[in-house]
Amino acid sequence: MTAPSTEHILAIEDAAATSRIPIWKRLLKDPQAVVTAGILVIIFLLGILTPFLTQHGPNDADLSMVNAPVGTPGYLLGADETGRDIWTRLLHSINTAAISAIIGAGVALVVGVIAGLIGGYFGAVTRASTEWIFNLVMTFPGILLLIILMPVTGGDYRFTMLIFGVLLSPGIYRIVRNLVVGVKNELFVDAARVSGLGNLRILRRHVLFVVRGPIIIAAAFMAGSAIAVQSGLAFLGVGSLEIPSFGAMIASGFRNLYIAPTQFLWPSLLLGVITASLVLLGNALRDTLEGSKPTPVKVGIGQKVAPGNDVKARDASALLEVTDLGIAYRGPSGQPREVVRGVSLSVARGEVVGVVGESGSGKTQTAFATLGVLPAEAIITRGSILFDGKELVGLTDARMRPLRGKEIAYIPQEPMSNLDPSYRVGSQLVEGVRSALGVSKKEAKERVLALLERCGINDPHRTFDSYPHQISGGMAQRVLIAGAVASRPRLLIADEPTTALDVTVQAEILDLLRDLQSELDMAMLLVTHNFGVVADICDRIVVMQNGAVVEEGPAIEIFQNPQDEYTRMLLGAILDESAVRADPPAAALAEGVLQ
Ligand SMILES: Nc1ncnc2c1ncn2[C@@H]1O[C@H](COP(=O)(O)OP(=O)(O)OP(=O)(O)O)[C@@H](O)[C@H]1O
Repeated sequence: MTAPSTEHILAIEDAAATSRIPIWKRLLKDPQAVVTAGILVIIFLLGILTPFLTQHGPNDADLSMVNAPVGTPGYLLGADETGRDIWTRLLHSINTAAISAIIGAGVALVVGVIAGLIGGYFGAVTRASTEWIFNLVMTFPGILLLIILMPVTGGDYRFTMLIFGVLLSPGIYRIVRNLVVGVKNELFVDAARVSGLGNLRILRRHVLFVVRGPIIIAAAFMAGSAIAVQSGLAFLGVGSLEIPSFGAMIASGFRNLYIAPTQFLWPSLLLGVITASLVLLGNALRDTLEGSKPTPVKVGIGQKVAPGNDVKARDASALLEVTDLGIAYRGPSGQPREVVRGVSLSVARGEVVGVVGESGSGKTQTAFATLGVLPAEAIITRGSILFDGKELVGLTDARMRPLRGKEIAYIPQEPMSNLDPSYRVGSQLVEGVRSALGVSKKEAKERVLALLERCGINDPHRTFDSYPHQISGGMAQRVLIAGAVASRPRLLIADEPTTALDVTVQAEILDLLRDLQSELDMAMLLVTHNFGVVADICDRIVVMQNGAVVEEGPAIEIFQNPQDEYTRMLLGAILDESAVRADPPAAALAEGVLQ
């Protein structure tokens, strides 16, 4: 798997650090946001306080006051062509605009966000269906449709805005869907899934959190559009004449433009100030919120089984029994190409098995298939994966979830990328423990603190309250190990758990894994390219090359008497590589293998 560059990680951490400051505090530092939000608050407060600011009704007409000038007693801004108080109608128009904005933007947000989350997060079929529906909605001629639907809405602007909200929703749908497609492949989302969290929880906590910024920005722009469209329709005379609105007032003022030009001025001015403030506030929000979104790193989820895959029942005595596993991806020609070719391996209860092979040999794919987190485009072409006698191939995500994170835990290669930069370390661990064990928040916290201490973290409370960017890579790996073993899993899959760490930390992490493994009597599948690592803790070794197993046997035998040329080559590489481990592999030394 490709590791993100240092710049990339730093950029994510910078963005994450900025996002620690609450949005409102960041907005308070932006004069544009403060001024526009202030103007909007004052205007909408005037609307709310309407009953206290005027003694007239919005449609009260006094024929003796027709076109009364500004400053006429009881008519602060004058009266219109039918003798209605302009100040009163302006105040009521503010409320009409506010209700239009709330309904229009609200409906667009609810429909667009829900559909975007579903369309972006779930598989290709769901995405294609939601895509089709929203493409269809986009083909509707918006304003024309609202006019044509007048008989249906009965001229009620609230119904009109409801339909307008649906017409606006494809914009939100696209924003959310694209963001979700990006973020759902983040390693921390993968890690949340592997720790056993359900889709709804992942969507709510990790995905919605990332997409909230663009949604807030879009909401500001859409509120402006809803107000502008409602006013436009009212200007054209579409809708009830009883409803005071900026559009209707502008139309009336327009007719009297040469007699009383101020009648046109007031509603136009207020409408202009409101829509401009919303747009400028949207811009300020974008400037403030942009950059707090981590850049996606590609790794996926899901599991597809090729039709006709003959899943055979096998010997269930081992805890994990992988038999003749095949995993393929379609190439540019559409033909599936197997990247894992008939892999068989087993892990007994309490046993530690190392899967060794160079990059691209199919180790991670085999591990991901066991965890049920292969990318959606992966196809399991053949074979079986039995865990404690239960077939995992073809299992739905819902049925896999109780196993993942609880019975089968996972430690990743990139500890940092597997922690969500937006949340404190402790809350991420507590979330996983609660989901796996169903314990109370307090109990989960106590457990996590004890585990952090057990995993060699000196000040567990401090680490618990830290954000991922505030801890080191080694500490992050200890944190993930603590999270992984919290549920006392029966199988721990560790994918290159030390590769991203420096040499001394590598040795400490291996020691910790070895201790935890024997304390908890866990079986362990250790994926690595490094024979030095397997020599240290593995009972048995499986050597993989080009998606297939080339050799398998007890660790000592493989070290003493490697049969395959490729195994000999890998072993030769660690004997040359003096920097691989600070201390010599213990198991091998004990047997006098690496002297
Ligand atoms: N989404 C994908 N689409 C197509 N091919 C893929 C995909 N993911 C992995 N592969 C291919 O599968 C093969 C095995 O990958 P895998 O990640 O299992 O290798 P690995 O032995 O774990 O190596 P590494 O340690 O570098 O990840 C590689 O050739 C890789 O290119």
